[in-house]
Amino acid sequence: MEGEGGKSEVIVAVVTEPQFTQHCREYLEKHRLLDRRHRVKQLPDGTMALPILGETLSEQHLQALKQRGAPDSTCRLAQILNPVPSKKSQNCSPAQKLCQELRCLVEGQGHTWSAELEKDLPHSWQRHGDLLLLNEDSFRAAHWKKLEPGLWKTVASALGGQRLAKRGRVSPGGTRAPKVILLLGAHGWVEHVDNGIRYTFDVTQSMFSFGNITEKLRVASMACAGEVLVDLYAGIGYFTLPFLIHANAAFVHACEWDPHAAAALRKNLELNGVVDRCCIHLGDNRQLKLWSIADRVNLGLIPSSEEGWPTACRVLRQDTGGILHIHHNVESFPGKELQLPSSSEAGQKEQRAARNSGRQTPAKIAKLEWQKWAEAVAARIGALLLQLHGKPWETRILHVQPVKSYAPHVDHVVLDLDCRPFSCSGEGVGKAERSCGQGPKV
Ligand SMILES: C[S@@+](CC[C@H](N)C(=O)[O-])C[C@H]1O[C@@H](n2cnc3c(N)ncnc32)[C@H](O)[C@@H]1O
Repeated sequence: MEGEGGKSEVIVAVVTEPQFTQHCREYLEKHRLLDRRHRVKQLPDGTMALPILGETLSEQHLQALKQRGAPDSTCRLAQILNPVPSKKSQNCSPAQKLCQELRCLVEGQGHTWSAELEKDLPHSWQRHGDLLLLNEDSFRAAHWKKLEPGLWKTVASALGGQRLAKRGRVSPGGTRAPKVILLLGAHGWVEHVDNGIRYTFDVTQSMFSFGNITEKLRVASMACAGEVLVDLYAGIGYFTLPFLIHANAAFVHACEWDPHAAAALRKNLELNGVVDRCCIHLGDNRQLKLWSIADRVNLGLIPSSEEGWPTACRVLRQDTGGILHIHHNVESFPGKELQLPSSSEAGQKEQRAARNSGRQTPAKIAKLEWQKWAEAVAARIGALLLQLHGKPWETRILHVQPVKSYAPHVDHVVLDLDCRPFSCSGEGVGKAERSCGQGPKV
């Protein structure tokens, strides 16, 4: 007989006559030996099987059971194949199931279940196919060490997975490499399909940013046919791939200094059949040896991509210019004094209106901060372009896109900045609006 997933499950039970079932249950409950995850089962010969925790029962418990029952009761141990889950365990959430299973594991090994252990269980996790990625704030108690390696099998199976990994803090360095340890399984490679694109990566080496989905969809909707794009922070290809596959960019130069992310990016380009339209530049993008080739540059690094701005200006086409997509975390604390640059009449008007009406809602304050930040960036990029090319450029805010809020009052936004040398700005601005598909708005 086979259980779910083609596997048979065997548990141990105390078998006794029907009239002694209640007595036996009370004894097992009192000594915390009854396995509540499975139902008491009637065997073909009419005897009753009461599931127990752990793999055996001490001789002492068996004797005590017999002595306290009627003298002619039989109490023996037997193995039960594919036990029926109890109603309680069928109706519970994965987190409750995990708690039940671990309690059984701990008590089955003769230890005491405690509030400290219960508090130390994970409340959320990421599912990557059959691999479950736990947060760093779980399984920190020293006691869990005593239960390894069986512990991880129990956790994975309770949560419906086969491999298990646990996250540490994202290291503050530029690679944003997560410290992820594989607890169960042979490797950390996983696959995701996102908007028709296949992404594979090793969870112990690279991160997958689920929070970027809105921006990935927006990128996918852009019309970039015939364009050359430079992706300065390519990672495993979060934006490189939608630019190539959905936005139809002709060619992408993808910069990435982390070899693990670059290896995943190569696999992803191959998986999606676009490897011949991308060149991976492994190394620090500030040393990139490209000049005046890009119609578009993506700067997908938070909290700030400012260190990449000079490179972005260098790779932008000198003759026609192009568009920069600049990611940034903008802060907008409620008490913050709003001071828009004098160049922004519209912004100042809006700010005055908000002040006068006394309706400076957090959303309004945030929008004004985004505008203020975008204008400062436009001015800074304009100055960089002038310095690099020795002639003035027009920088125009096309759009500021919110991506994700990091409470409190920190928003990941993307600025679409149109940059044209003055000599061709009339023609260039028109192209920008066509290719981005949206007018200048915040
Ligand atoms: C946050 S990930 C980018 C992924 C994607 N843009 C996102 O936001 O989800 C940033 C990537 O940029 C890479 N990176 C950071 N600084 C870099 C630099 N100076 N040169 C090349 N790659 C860099 C990191 O290794 C990392 O893979």
